[in-house]
Amino acid sequence: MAPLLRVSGLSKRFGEIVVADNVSFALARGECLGVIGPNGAGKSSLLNLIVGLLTADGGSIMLDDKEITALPPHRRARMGLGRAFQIPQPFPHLSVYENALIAASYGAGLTGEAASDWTMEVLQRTGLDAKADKLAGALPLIDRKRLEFAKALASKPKLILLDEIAAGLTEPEVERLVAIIQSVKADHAMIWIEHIPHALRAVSDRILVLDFGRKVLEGPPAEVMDSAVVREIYMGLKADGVA
Ligand SMILES: Nc1ncnc2c1ncn2[C@@H]1O[C@H](COP(=O)(O)OP(=O)(O)OP(=O)(O)O)[C@@H](O)[C@H]1O
Repeated sequence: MAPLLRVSGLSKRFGEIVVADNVSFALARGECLGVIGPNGAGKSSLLNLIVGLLTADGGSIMLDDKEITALPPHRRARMGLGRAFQIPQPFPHLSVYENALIAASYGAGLTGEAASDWTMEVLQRTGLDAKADKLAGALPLIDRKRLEFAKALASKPKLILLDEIAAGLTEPEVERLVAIIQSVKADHAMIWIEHIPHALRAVSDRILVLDFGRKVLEGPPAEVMDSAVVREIYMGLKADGVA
């Protein structure tokens, strides 16, 4: 079966800065690809290229065997791309339920009872059902992160893109978020950028390492995380462990 997402030879530069240097990878349904790399390596740019907030200079992006490389973001979203941002962006004066309902309505195209039923199911899956009536702007950080994930999920995406969604959380909060992400993983392909190695290890099937916009490694999480390449490039350590 063809992969859900196929990125081939993707390239993008801003003047002298190369954010994507001939990047290629594929992703199947039910698979999670973790993406790591030092600050400025091009991780967020890669997500922006996939969702269409940036236009590629070269290469192609295929979703479900359809070329999406030049489509605007709203068309890509309608074709099944959902994104959760590092800094949650809810409508602060609307309730948790209303925020998720908007994603279910405009993202998944649901109406009436189907929209409200699906919204409540998503809030249950993300542990927000007891807070459905709370204003989104009044939530603590962990719940704003959950809501960010719930909004992405409510749009019924084929592929969920997570950009440092666990950043700023305490360790127990990271664990709760990881459990939520794990619980829905089987039904979605995911790309997850994160700086928290054990969170990525817990969910990812493969990890891709970016450095200066180049894919320098891709493989099973344990193998990648323990590799000399990651120690050297990502953590600034030489192979002998000396910084
Ligand atoms: N719109 C833009 N115009 C010019 N330069 C940009 C633009 N977007 C990103 N860059 C630059 O491209 C490089 C890669 O940025 P990007 O945000 O993709 O890196 P990142 O790996 O996500 O980093 P971080 O881990 O710090 O979030 C950085 O040097 C950044 O300053």
